[in-house]
Amino acid sequence: MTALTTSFGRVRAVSDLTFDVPAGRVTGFLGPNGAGKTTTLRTLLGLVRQDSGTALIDGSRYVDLPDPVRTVGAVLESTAFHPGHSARVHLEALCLAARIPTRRAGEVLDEVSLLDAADRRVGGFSLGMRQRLALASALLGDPAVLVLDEPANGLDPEGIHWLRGHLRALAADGRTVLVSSHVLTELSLMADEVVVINDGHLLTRLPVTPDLERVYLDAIRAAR
Ligand SMILES: Nc1ncnc2c1ncn2[C@@H]1O[C@H](COP(=O)(O)OP(=O)(O)OP(=O)(O)O)[C@@H](O)[C@H]1O
Repeated sequence: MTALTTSFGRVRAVSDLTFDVPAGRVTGFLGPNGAGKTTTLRTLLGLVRQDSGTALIDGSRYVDLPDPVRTVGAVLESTAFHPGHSARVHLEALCLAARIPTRRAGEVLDEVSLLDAADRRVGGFSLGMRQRLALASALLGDPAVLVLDEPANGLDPEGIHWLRGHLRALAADGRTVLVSSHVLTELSLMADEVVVINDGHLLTRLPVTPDLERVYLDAIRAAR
């Protein structure tokens, strides 16, 4: 994104934000609650309109992508599922809408280790299972870019371990992976480097090293 600014009325949620996300690694997007992470990701995905600046995926605005589902997969915080549908039916419906062969539903369920629960109603899923299903939805089109908003929310330690391995494998395949969180320890497990924002502004970009927490807290305090 370049000089991205997005406001809600008088609240400037994202302010003159410029950063890029390289392929082949997991990039964390870190900042305190309300820093503007979700708004940045929603703007990138064309769900919120910016006041100014650009947010491009593979050189195009999301709305201009010829085949968005096969270009970018997203997990957003408020992903909604029809509670009465099974995981498989949910994914098959997405396949039909995106003209993806429905056999992909089973493949991605396997990929996120949900095959055993494939035919259970999503309404009975735990938060962690919903997160896996959201990730499965994002993977349907086998996209080169993944944008994940707080995907570790609700996962137990084993789930976070699994997610970390999965995201690293996706990045090792050459994909671009951007994953937001306000929990530093989560990102220090999952990401290679983190882009830090505070109050809508880019603060810094940090490699994930053992002293990440200290450097991050120093940066946040210095900005206040
Ligand atoms: N739909 C909206 N209408 C009005 N204000 C909004 C809306 N969405 C976000 N905001 C405001 O924009 C600012 C940034 O919010 P955002 O959700 O992007 O932060 P965040 O970094 O994702 O926070 P969190 O870690 O708590 O999810 C906040 O002040 C928030 O209140």
